[in-house]
Amino acid sequence: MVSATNLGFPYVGAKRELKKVVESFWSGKASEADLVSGAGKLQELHWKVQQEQGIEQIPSGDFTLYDRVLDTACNFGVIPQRYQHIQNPLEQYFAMGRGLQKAATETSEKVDVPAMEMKKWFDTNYHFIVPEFEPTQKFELKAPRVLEQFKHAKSLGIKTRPVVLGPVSFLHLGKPAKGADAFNTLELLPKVLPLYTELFKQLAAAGAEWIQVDEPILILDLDSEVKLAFEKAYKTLKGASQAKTLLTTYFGRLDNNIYVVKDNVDGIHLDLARNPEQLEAVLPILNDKQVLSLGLVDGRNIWKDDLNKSLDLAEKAVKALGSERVFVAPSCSLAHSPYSTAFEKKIKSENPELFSWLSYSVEKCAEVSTIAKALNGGRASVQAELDANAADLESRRTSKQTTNPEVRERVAQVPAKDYKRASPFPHRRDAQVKKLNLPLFPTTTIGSFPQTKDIRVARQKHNKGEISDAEYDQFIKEEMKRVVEFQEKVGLDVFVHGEPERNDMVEHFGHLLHGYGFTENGWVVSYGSRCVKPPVIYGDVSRRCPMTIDEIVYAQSLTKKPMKGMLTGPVTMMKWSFIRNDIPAKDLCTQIALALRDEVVDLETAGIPCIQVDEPAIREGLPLRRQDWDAYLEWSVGAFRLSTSGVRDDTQIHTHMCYSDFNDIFDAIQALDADVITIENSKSDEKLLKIFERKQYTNEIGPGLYDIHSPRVPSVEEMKTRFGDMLKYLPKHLLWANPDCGLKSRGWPEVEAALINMVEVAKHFRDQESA
Ligand code: MET
Ligand SMILES: [Zn+2]
Repeated sequence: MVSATNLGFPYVGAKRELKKVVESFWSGKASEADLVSGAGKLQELHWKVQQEQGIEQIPSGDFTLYDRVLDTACNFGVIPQRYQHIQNPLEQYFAMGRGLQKAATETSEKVDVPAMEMKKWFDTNYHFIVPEFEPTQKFELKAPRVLEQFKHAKSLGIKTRPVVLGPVSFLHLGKPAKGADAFNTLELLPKVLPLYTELFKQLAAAGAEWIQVDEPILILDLDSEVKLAFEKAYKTLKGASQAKTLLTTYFGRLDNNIYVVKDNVDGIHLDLARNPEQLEAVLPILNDKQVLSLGLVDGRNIWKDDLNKSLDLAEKAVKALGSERVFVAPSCSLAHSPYSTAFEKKIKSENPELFSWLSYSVEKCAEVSTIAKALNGGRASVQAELDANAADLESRRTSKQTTNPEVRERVAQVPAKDYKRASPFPHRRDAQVKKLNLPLFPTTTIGSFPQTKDIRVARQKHNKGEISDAEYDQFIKEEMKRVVEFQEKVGLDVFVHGEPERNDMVEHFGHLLHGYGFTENGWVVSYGSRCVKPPVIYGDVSRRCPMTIDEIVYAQSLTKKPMKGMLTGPVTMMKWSFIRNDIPAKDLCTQIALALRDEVVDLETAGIPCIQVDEPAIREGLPLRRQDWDAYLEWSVGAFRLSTSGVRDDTQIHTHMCYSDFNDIFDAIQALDADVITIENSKSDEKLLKIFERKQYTNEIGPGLYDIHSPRVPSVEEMKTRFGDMLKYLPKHLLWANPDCGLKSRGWPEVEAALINMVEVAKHFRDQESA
């Protein structure tokens, strides 16, 4: 019989229940016992929900209080030195995840430790805690959470499949501890493997039949050292316990990396939602006992699966392997999809059609189980489900809400010239210099100014209808006025309106575009207890109306200084949303680019001289395999150019990017052909600047002069040093002075102090030039 299985469940809960109990524990409102029992109840509920949906192999060990990679580190005793003095294990765990500050008491000393580093989990918007290893790292198996959870489920009569992060991914995703010399963390493999063996034994002894071993790095380009580590690891782990091992990969294709584990595991899970072609490739490679877990239902989106299509694929696998050797599963852990559409009452009543296309984690479990049933009992045994599914898909395909012929036509007919500014940069620069008359080293900011409590309260009141549109508009105008007056006072050169009307740089525009929807409970974890509710792109995108003109024109009317229009770029609008899967990402991005292009042109027509199109997400959208980079960069850079190329030579196009590490995509950044780019730099000065030794960036550039992520006020001296360093690498007539990102999360006093210092630094270098 084919089994219905699952890889992981959205542990935070339908309405972020886990977040609530964890945060009350942090604030001291809940005790440790409250936390343990709250988390335990939530796990019980999640196991039962999956059972009800027909999942036979339910995961355990996928539930975490903060992060699964951090759990793995703690389970193997990988605690960096600076946290070792914290006695209470739970307090220590959270200190590693989020830092800890505690005043001294009579019995204890003061504690002040920062959090460990976070990194993005592959191409998701989830961030994991990066383990830190000493070259002499000692490992010890400490009450593993996965074992605890397995036993807990078992005590309720639920047999689960424990989930473990595999040894090679664990070591490879980590880094040498702070202060330790550089070394290859994979050298620690021989030391950690005995503990994995021990863990597998304990799990098998507790009754586990299968163990799910996640090795997500197997879908990356791996060098021979890593491949060798895989071979060694899985040879050692083969037969380590009575339990069988299911090696899971997701978010991409395994390709030849399959050979490094090949016969040493009992089963392999593939992400067939992303790469269905993997199936044909893998079937002849499996030996005659191995199980294949088919990742059919997309765990990264919110859409109903095409069950008949999944069945076409799955039937091939069953035919080749026999039903005993096939599992059906979501493509990856469901932790990346929200909990259940049952909590989307608003969409259900306001847009029932859209609602009928949605499937969150609970519904995806049901889809997995329907597929398994059809494989076991024939499609006819679930005909009603299949018919309903086909009808919903058909409604989506033919709906007026998804397809707008005008938009389609426009995308199909974009002339090549629309991807290019009228003149090359040097010409444009001459025109802009003449028009803008800016000093050497112009100063500017990235867009947002502090989002104060007043602003948030006014927005909430407006949303609830407690203040009228007119009152709210007036409030926003006053905020803009305050920001303009502030910039006059501080002496900046290119102004911004401050973005007081925006709650979020993507959501704000989503509301002004056709094709975007908003959920009530479409939560996914971003890191720790922090969750985000990305907008949903379900239909062809076009502007409902001009989006920013009123605010920017008003702000410009208050000053003679140039005002910078402010828009969120096409790639970021896409990357930070749940996107549709019924048209290619490239086409979707082009639609957004065209909508933005109209806005950019309207801003110019309204007399706005500078327009910034932010693309902070362009770097993070880079595909996981190098081979796929060029195709991505071509359409993403193209989309930016399409959105910004409709203007005259003398209109200055700015862009902004954060989350550094641009070295990989330097040529693409140059190819954006923005007149000015401001980039986050303050955390990786050298790395960023070094590249200008090798490569020449030809347009204007403002590497962030200070880090806005901390309330600390940078001194004139330190910014002088930084600016001096930049001057060594970059031509002075191209250099701008600016912070490294928007100021929305900062308070006014520190913003004022920092910007006064920044302007002084620019003036100092100007004076030096004219002396
Ligand atoms: C994450 S990048 C932010 C850019 C935006 N214009 C801001 O200043 O907030
Ligand atoms: Zn930024």
